[in-house]
Amino acid sequence: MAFKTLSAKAAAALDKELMSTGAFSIDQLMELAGLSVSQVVYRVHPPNKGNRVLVACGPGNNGGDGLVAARHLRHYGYMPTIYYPKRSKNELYQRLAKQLEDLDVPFVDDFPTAINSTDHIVDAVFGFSFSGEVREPFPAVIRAMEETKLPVTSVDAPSSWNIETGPPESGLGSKFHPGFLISLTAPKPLVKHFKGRHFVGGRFVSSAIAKKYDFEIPEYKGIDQIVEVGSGGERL
Ligand SMILES: NC(=O)C1=CN([C@@H]2O[C@H](COP(=O)(O)OP(=O)(O)OC[C@H]3O[C@@H](n4cnc5c(N)ncnc54)[C@H](O)[C@@H]3O)[C@@H](O)[C@H]2O)[C@H](O)CC1
Ligand SMILES: [K+]
Repeated sequence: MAFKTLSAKAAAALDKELMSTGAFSIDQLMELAGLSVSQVVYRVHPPNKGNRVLVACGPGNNGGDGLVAARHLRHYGYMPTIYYPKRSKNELYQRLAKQLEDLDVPFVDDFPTAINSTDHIVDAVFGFSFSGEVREPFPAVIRAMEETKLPVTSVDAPSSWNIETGPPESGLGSKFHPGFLISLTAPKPLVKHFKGRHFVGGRFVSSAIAKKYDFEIPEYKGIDQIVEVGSGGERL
């Protein structure tokens, strides 16, 4: 049986509700999202398998999740590197970047070069607000992730995939099949096309919210922020 999914529109409405009547702040939601991303990386690629992680961050909140994840990964013993070409002027992102700089985490400008000296990639380029054709400077990033043999963990969505319909039929992104995906709060419809190891991170949602948005809260174990579910959103 498959997990229920959240459309891009429903996911945006849910985020808004969490931050209004739910009384969460964006900082909190992003911290929880980034923390769960870092736990997936630790689960699928522990630091003794190679501790260099390249985190590709886009201009929105998906990129913010990547910045938070990088901070946690640094504290777990990884050596993260950040590619963040479209820095937001928003104070929250500036603080997240400063926290990384204070940990001596390097920021690099050339993604295709950086990919040659890493062990794992975190794709935090686009999440549920992605639409249309990939605009500059991100086509080279999607292409590099599409062509690499290195393991890739995508945050909320494989970047360049349509949130409802999955990978583009042809051209850029059509062959991008990351090995790992973490759906934040609840899986989006694109997970039907995802063939790798799939995790959900959303251990903060009340059962009333899950009921209202018609998704199930998976069974988290111990102190985990994440739970592995089957490919394509199937239960394991
Ligand atoms: N609990 C949660 O579920 C939380 C999820 N979070 C993460 O937030 C993203 C959604 O964030 P949002 O800021 O709405 O958008 P994105 O990051 O997906 O992208 C918007 C960003 O990208 C630009 N853009 C859109 N399309 C294109 C394009 N074709 N080419 C280039 N650039 C594009 C757009 O202009 C914006 O700048 C969600 O998926 C989660 O990862 C939050 O952290 C809160 C909690
Ligand atoms: K992504």
